[in-house]
Amino acid sequence: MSAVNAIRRVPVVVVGAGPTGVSAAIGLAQRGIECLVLDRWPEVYPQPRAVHFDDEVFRTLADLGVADRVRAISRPAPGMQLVDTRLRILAEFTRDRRSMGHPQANMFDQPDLERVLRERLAELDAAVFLGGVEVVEVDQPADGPAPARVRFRDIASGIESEVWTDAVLGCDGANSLTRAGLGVEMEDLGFEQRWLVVDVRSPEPLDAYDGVQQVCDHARAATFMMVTPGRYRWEFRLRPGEHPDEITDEQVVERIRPWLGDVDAAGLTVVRRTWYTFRGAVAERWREGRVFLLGDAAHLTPPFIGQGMGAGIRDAANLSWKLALVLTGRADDRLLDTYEAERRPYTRRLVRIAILIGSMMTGGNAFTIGLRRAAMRAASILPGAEQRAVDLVWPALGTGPLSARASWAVGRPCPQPLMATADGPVPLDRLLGNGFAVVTRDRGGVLDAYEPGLRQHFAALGTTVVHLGTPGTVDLDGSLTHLLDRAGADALLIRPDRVVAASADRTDFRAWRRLLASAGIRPGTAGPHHQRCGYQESSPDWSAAMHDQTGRLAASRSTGAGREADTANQGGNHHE
Ligand SMILES: O=C(O)CCc1cccc(O)c1
Repeated sequence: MSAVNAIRRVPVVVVGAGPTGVSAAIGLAQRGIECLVLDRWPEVYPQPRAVHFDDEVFRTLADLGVADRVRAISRPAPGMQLVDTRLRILAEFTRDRRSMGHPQANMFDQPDLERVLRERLAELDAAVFLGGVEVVEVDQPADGPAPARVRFRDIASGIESEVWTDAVLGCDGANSLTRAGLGVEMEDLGFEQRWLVVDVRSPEPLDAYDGVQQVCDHARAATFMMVTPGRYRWEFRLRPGEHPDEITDEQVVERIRPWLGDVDAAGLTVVRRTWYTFRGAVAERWREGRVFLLGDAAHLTPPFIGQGMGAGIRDAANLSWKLALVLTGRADDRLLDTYEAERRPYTRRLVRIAILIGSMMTGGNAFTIGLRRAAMRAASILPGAEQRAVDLVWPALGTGPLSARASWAVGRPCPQPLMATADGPVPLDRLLGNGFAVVTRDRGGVLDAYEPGLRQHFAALGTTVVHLGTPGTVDLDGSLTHLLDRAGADALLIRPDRVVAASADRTDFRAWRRLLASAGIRPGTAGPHHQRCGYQESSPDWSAAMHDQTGRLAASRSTGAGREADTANQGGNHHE
């Protein structure tokens, strides 16, 4: 048994520094919550993996302070086409809405995004990243100095350390040790297919669709997409009995030839060739006490709607503000119950949508091809039909006190229009700030008139009030006004993660106070929104201590511990 290095305490330990873990850590650190982020690898894993995020995820990234940096490494995509084997369009989903204030579909290379997120993390004093360590145990002893304990080992030296913490975020991927430690099983949603994935660089641009194409064919379903200029990805379903290693490079070239046009295959470079088992599964539980599961530790989705990485970033956005309120004494643990209650049903539905698209692509037989084509064609004749169908099936958050389905808007993200202000057009989020917000179309006074204590109550939570229609505060595309009309409401309560928590007409503002109370939020106890949460008394300078330790561990790493050949198995579904 190795020596235990030191006992320290830190408000939050994040296990895993992929996009989910680092997003959660940034969300916490920006709110002044100190956190320690642990990962096996000191550097970002360099191979391509996720390639798409949507507008809601972009908005979250903007809230994490990286909008410009993300814009620089990504490109908007025009949409997704379902095509037949001759690449004839069966149905098309255009992605040209900007209701969240950002492009609806965005393509990128995962290592670029991870570098942007790590760089942002390093700017925040409240967060410390420790790479080259392996978490060996997460537990919650009843009699410890804090709710949870994390034991981890420096991979190079074998030295073990332990840290006590108020919360552990298990963002440690499909093979999550955190999940295994909790004894949580995955609910299998009934999808398992093996796919070959090939990432290619081409010096010459291909004359092909620059969104995502899904080839619907029971015999050989495929996906094609331009990732970033000069970078392309193909995915091919493997047939039963077909082994990916037996597929030669020449056969790969034959499969991608329909997209090459005049481009000479000899000029292409294969950046990565791997294979995955695509699965759909959701963890049975996402929280045990103060240990939470996020990202691939909590859910696995086939990639057919490009929501895998985004689902983890959504988890991080959902949990970080709640944890910050609890750890600064402004809410009790009931608020933490809402994480799984909201996110699990949402994600389960999302995985089912991905499975449905996958089944449409790969299902059927020689006799039903015509049927599929006819059904998809019929759907695409109706203008906007695909988008309407998506709006219809796309989930809202699972029901809880801050997502109780009183109107369509509740449990869904508030749109982000440009607002006409005295200083010119400004995105809504800049007016909303980073805490709770109330958007009302009353010209002021309605909160005071109907519940004198209410404004004070929200002020204590650091709530911003935006009065629509007052000179200088107009939603330029009318989307907020439309949402209020649709909800039959005068005001919307917006959560820090931009989700509509409640809508109200003039008579039921008082209900908001009850909603907040039932979510465990304690009004009046609030300090400033960015109150810091650390443990200066019990551990005078834990952060400096960890930084010291980081330096020492980094030094020992540089004495020869190398990266193993296959480091990419973070999604658990992939094989090389
Ligand atoms: O929904 C979209 O517009 C893109 C969906 C997508 C993205 C990436 C991979 C994939 O198979 C689908």
